Amino acid sequence: MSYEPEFQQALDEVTKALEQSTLYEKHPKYKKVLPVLSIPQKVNQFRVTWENDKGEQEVTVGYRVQYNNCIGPFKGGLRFHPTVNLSILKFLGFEQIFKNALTGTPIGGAKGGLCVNTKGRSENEIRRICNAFMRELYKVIGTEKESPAGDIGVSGVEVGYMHGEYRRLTDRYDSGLTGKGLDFGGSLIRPEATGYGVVYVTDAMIKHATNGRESFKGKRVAISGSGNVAQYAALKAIELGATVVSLSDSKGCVISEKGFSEEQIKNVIAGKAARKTLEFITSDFGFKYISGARPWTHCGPVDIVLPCATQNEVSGEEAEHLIKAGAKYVAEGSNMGSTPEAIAAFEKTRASSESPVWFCPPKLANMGGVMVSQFELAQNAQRISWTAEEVDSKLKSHMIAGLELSMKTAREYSKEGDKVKLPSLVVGANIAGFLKVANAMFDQGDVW
Ligand SMILES: NC(=O)C1=CN([C@@H]2O[C@H](COP(=O)(O)OP(=O)(O)OC[C@H]3O[C@@H](n4cnc5c(N)ncnc54)[C@H](O)[C@@H]3O)[C@@H](O)[C@H]2O)C=CC1
Ligand SMILES: O=C(O)CCC(=O)C(=O)O
Repeated sequence: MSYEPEFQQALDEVTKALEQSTLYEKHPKYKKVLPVLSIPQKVNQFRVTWENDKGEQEVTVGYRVQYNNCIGPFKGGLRFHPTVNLSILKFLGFEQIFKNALTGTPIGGAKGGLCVNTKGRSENEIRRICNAFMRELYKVIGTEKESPAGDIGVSGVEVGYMHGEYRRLTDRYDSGLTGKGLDFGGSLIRPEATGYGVVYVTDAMIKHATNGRESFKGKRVAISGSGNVAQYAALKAIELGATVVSLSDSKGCVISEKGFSEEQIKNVIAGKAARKTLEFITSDFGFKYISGARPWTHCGPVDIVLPCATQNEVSGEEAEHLIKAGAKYVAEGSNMGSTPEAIAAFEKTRASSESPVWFCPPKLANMGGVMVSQFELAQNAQRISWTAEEVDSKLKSHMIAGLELSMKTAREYSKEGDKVKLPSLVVGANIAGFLKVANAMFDQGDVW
């Protein structure tokens, strides 16, 4: 097998979390699970070809990694980005298994996507790309089997085109795609869900840390990214009274000492939907734009850090810088946002510091997205629609339940015991997700 660095990093994190706990000592049978679980049940890889606007043929590789369906049908997003390869999709699919288990609902793990740069392409060409991708993908998906959704480069627009092509190819409505438009089966709050969920779990961490004395109100929040997750994390943080001091995209970051207003974030949402750069959208806000930079060493004093762009976007040095800048709560909207060195820097404060950093890994922090996707499937199955308030309140209570479960599991299995003020959420979230899937694998004869 070729070396897959991103996947290896994701596997190493889980391996370490399990090995540094008492799980294997207490229940040696679980040692058998990871070697089986770490290999996807099935990898679909296919050719995707379409005609571009210049009338030329383009061709690339599409994937769907169906990782594990022991607790429910395969579920996870689709990424359209020029960096997409099997290592990236295996890391994302592997993460998705544990995250989906942690939601407390019956969904298995999967991820897919297309190695393509969609920047600068017309809407017509993007529709042709989505149609071409679905002409292969439709063979392996469907509500009872496998349920895709969006991720980087795949918003409600692309989901709509793909669902339409599935319907035209099959005469059926059961693509299983979530993140659909509200007129054809989408759920209220799905676009907001991941960003809101990140803020809800962070708010719950703040309340734990301060015995309910503090909340988002008055806190300074550094956010990276300016896509779906970043946008709604920013809006919710502002609604709760915080100051959002940064956003970014792959070209650079924007820093605002006095904070973005709600209206400015709404302009970012509209600008990104029109596929413009953050620099262009924010050019008349009067804020500082730093080309080619991430926000972490430029954002000034902060209380809360929410990486919401892409993997490995916080280095060890940046994490140290953020800790010195006052960061007390870190929650990852992006999958594997922190490098192993950054996680180590945040985690080591739990043992040594009077005021440790609460580090919430993505399996827990960003599970609100797939959670509400699952709510979308539940509503579709009953042919009903829940109100925004209903979805939002279920989302919030599941995020809090995920945090409580992760804390309880960390206390139960951590070797640190009561020596630390704060249990490791990395250990807790990984073990809680792992146990549910591992038990299902034993019960169904996938491991014996
Ligand atoms: N959309 C969802 O429901 C969920 C998304 N996530 C994760 O959240 C992160 C963001 O996803 P979305 O907001 O949905 O995607 P998006 O496509 O809406 O936005 C992605 C953002 O990241 C930035 N970005 C991409 N590559 C970058 C790079 N190399 N350096 C700096 N910035 C870069 C883009 O400019 C954009 O602002 C990803 O890690 C994704 O896997 C996790 C759970 C659910
Ligand atoms: O909504 C979904 O099904 C998947 C969301 C996703 O891709 C993720 O949680 O990383």
